[in-house]
Amino acid sequence: MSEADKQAEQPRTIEVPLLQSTLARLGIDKNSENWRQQVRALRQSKDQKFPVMKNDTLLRVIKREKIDHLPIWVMRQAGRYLPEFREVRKIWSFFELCDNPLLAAEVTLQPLERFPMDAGIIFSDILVVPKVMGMEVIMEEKRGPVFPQPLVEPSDLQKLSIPDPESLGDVYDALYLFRQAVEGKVTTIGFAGAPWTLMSYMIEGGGSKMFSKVKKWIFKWKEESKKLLSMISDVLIEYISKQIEGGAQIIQLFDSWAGELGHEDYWEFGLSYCVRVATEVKKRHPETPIIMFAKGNHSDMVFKHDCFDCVGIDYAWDLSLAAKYSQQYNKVIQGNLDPGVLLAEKDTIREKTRKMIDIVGVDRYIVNLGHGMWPEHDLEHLAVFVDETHKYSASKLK
Ligand SMILES: Cc1c2[nH]c(c1CCC(=O)O)Cc1[nH]c(c(CCC(=O)O)c1C)Cc1[nH]c(c(CCC(=O)O)c1C)Cc1[nH]c(c(C)c1CCC(=O)O)C2
Repeated sequence: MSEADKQAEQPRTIEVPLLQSTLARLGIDKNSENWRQQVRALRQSKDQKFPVMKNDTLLRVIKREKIDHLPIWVMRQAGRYLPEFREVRKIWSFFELCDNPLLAAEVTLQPLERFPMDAGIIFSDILVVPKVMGMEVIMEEKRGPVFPQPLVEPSDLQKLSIPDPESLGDVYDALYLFRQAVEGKVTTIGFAGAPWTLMSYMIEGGGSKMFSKVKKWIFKWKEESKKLLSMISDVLIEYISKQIEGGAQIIQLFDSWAGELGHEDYWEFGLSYCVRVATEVKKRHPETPIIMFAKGNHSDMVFKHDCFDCVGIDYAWDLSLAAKYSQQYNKVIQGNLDPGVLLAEKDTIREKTRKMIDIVGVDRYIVNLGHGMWPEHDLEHLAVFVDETHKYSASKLK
C-alpha cells in the first residue's frame, strides 16, 4: 500500500495534545472550520504579545550577557528519530505538516517534552520557498525531496514567480503558535535555505552527487544564474522578515551545499547572496540575530561579515580554528558534534561534549551538532548530549 493510501485510511482529525492549552488560552477552536483565519488574525493583530522570556540563554549568549549554562539545540530536532513524530507522519504527509500551522507547531513542541533544549527550530523545510515560487516538490520515502520538473535551461526561469509573502503564512502562523506555546521557556528559531542551496535543488531536481547540472548553469549561464539567485534572495528577504514578525527570535540560514563550490565561486554564487539577504533583513529587524550555517569548508569566509551574529560550524571543521576566529572576529559560534558520535557509547558522547566546551569556552558558544539528527538516532543518547552540555558548562560557569 502506498504512503498516501495508508494515510487515507487513518482518521484525519487534527490531534494536537501539546498545543491544546495554548489554543484554549488564545481562544482558538481547532474544530471550527475557520481555525486558520483565527490563528492568522491573532498573528497579524497589532497588539499581539508574547509571553515574557524565562529562559533566554541562547539570546543572552548572542548579546554576551551573563548565563548559567551554555545553550543547546540540535538541527532536525523535530524529526523521524522521535516515535511521536513518526506517529504523526503515519497520518499526515510531510508537506501537509509544513502547511498546517497547528501540526507544525505541535511537532516542534515534541522534542521539548523530552529534552531540556534551549531553543526550538520551527518545523518546516527549506523547500517551501521553491514551492511557492511555482515549482512542484514531492517528498519521496527513501529518496528525500524530488522536483519532478526541475529548471533545465534559462528559459525555464519564466515559470517562476515572486510570490506574495503571505503565501507562506502557514510558517509564520506556526511560529506564532509555537512561541505562544513555549511560554518563554525556549528561544524560537526561524530558518530558510540559502539561495545557492535552493538553486541547486531547483536545478538538480533533488539530492545530487556531482552537482553537474547546477554547475553548468553557474559557469555557462552566469547572468541567468545570478538572476535566479537574486530572485530567490528577494523572496527570502520578505520570508525571513515575516517569520520575525510572526514570532521568530533568531534566524538560521542553511547553506547545506556550500561545500560544493570553490572559495571564489562560493563567494560569487553563494555567500554574497546570503550577505545581501542578512543585511536587508537586519535593516528591517536590527534586533534579530542571524546564524549562518555554510556546510563544508567555507566558514572562514562567514566570520568576516558583520551581518552574521553567529557562525554555524559543521562537523568536519576544526573547532579550535573556529574558536580562534570567534575571538578574532568577535562572533558566537555554533556546532559541531558529528551526528555520528550519538551512535557511540554514552561515555564517548560525554567526553566529546566536554572536549568541545573546553576548546571553545563558556561564552560565545551555542552547542549543537555539526549537521542534523538522523532517523536512527537513539533518544537516550541525545539526552546525554544535552545533559552533559548543561552540567559541564554550568560547572565551568560557577
Ligand atoms: C537540505 C535541507 C532540506 N531541509 C532542510 C535542509 C537544510 C539542513 C540540512 O542540510 O539538512 C532544513 C530542514 N528540514 C526540516 C527542518 C525542521 C526543523 C528541525 O527540526 O531542524 C529543517 C531545518 C524538516 C525535515 N525535512 C525532511 C524531514 C524528514 C522527512 C520525513 O518526515 O519524511 C524532516 C523532519 C526531509 C528533507 N528535506 C530536505 C532533505 C534533503 C530531506 C530528506 C532527508 C531526510 O529524509 O532526512 C531538504
